[in-house]
Amino acid sequence: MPTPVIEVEHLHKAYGSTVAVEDVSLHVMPGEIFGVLGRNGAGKTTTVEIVGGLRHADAGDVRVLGLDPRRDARRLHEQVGLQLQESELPGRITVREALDLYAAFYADPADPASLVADLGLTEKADTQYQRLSGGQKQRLSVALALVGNPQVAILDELTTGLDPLARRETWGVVEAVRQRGVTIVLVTHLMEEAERLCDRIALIDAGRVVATGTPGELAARATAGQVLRFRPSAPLPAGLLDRVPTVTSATTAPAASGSMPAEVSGSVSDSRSGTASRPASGSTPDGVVEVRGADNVVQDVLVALHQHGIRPLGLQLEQGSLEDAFVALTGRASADAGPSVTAARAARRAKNREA
Ligand SMILES: Nc1ncnc2c1ncn2[C@@H]1O[C@H](COP(=O)(O)OP(=O)(O)OP(=O)(O)O)[C@@H](O)[C@H]1O
Repeated sequence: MPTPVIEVEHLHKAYGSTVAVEDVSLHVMPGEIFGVLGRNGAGKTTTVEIVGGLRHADAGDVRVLGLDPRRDARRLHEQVGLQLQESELPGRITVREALDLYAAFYADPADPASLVADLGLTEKADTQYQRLSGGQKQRLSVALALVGNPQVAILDELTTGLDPLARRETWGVVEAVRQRGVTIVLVTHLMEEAERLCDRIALIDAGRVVATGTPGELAARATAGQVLRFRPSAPLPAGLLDRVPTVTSATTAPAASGSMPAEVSGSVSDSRSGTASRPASGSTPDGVVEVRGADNVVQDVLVALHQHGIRPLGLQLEQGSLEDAFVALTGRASADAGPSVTAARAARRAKNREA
């Protein structure tokens, strides 16, 4: 197993009587995009500023590339690129001047021209900072974080305030940075961003890590689990789905009512779901069956159907989302439980339908 690039153990930090970070532990592995996800005020920025050597912890251990940010600050700054929230530059400095200025701080900087090209800023190289769009400013701030050829880049709320198009462009930039072999810590409160970009995520709430895992793992921990919908090519034998151990609930609805079966009285014989629902078994070929479950439920249901020569027509699959996980793990909705999440879900559903 490779050595983690960043090791944080039981970090604690208070500002006077405000505890910003109660107890945070996390490990970031080489080459990954690691998300630090949480609502505003959860303690994300304080955590990464301590990792980047900008603040000192009250308690806990931090190692970045084997260095102690407090004792080895100078060496750390050569290896870690920081893009911080709301970093502003003088309005009249041009893109090229800013990069040359930052490059001068390093013994072995990246070539500013190629960085500008990689980040799609070549045409703006001689444009003043004050004349850049929000997305261009963010791309410049990523370029400045990378000009020292760092092994680790910390990107804090990179896309906050950007319109959806600029946000997507910036996501492409983050992926391109990873392609250069840079390990990335991405601080965000946006579920869609974390889901789209991150290999693993630490979900932080009230100064504590409440869960760590891949977006899929976190989503699977949410109660929703996985959902399948299909029209059986023939009536389901009685009790067929109830006997599949990974199924937690199965319902059926007339096809005419759409793909969202109504929950109706009666219950499946398996009480694990705790949900009142009409048994799907015995449904007609016209009905849409909705099955919920965990782990291998998709495979298990398809095998059970196959054994009875039944085909799942119009099969749709839906994973529990990171938003579901956030609510399940913190007991409240995220800050962005709005259109962006809805759009992400719609896109995912559309993708599932195509599959
Ligand atoms: N310099 C400071 N002095 C006093 N309190 C602070 C300071 N910096 C942060 N805090 C407080 O510490 C808590 C955690 O803040 P932090 O910025 O680390 O959270 P965050 O998750 O990054 O939130 P945001 O996304 O809003 O920046 C908040 O209650 C914040 O008000």
